[in-house]
Amino acid sequence: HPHTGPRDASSSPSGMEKEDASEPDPVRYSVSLTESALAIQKISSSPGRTKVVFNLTDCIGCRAYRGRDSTDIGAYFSAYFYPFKRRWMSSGVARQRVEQCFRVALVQDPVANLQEAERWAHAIRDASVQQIPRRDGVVYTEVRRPCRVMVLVNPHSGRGQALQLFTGHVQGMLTEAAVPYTLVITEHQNHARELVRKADLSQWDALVIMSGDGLLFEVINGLMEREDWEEAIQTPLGILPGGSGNALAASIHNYSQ
Ligand SMILES: Nc1ncnc2c1ncn2[C@@H]1O[C@H](COP(=O)(O)OP(=O)(O)OP(=O)(O)O)[C@@H](O)[C@H]1O
Repeated sequence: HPHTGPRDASSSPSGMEKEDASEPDPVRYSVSLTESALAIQKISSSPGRTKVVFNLTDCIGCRAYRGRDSTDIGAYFSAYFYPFKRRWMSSGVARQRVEQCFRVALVQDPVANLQEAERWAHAIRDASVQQIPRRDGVVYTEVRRPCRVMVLVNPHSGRGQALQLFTGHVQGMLTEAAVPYTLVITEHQNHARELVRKADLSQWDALVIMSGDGLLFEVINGLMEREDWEEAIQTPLGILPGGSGNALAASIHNYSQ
């Protein structure tokens, strides 16, 4: 069982999806899940460094699914990682998306294979949410899971690119992380302020602002104008740089490095 520790090739070889499942001899990998990592090792007779280890601190989610081809008895699970990687033509590092997809075909029964894939997805998700990196001197509040998020986007900020940035970069991540969200596109100045002032905050575990400093300023003012402001201002806020200057997002990012 994935909860109990590493698995080996003899108990559960999982072929990667990128290998053609219809091929007579697909490449097989042994996959092990520990408390902190997912290790993938090619099962091959030739010795060498074939092991790849993904840290669960970098994992945002994992999901199981059936293949598109109805004759395929295998099931699949995909884990989504964002490890730090060197940037192309740059000396710095940045988080970059890596999807690891596995095909599970332990038995001929597609339902049993899907159940197995779901167990893996569940175990990887569970282990990943335990991996909150801690730093001394910083007070952390854990966000409940599943976390219901209101995302506020100012479509005019950042020379009108905030919404495109959201659909191009953020939406997919939220889906992969299985975070249910409601998207609010602001229609006028003070829209977010009024919305937040009147909102039933028990509906939301976090408010995420995708804009420049201006929209965050509105949200904070909206929270502080409430009668229950002392509690309201405790609402976890996220800031995604969507504006032109993004001074606050940049400085928070800088200090959290
Ligand atoms: N739909 C909208 N139409 C017009 N103004 C809006 C709308 N939504 C929000 N605003 C206002 O636009 C102002 C500027 O937004 P914001 O600071 O988020 O973006 P920016 O100016 O592009 O970014 P930066 O502050 O990084 O330069 C905010 O004060 C906000 O109140």
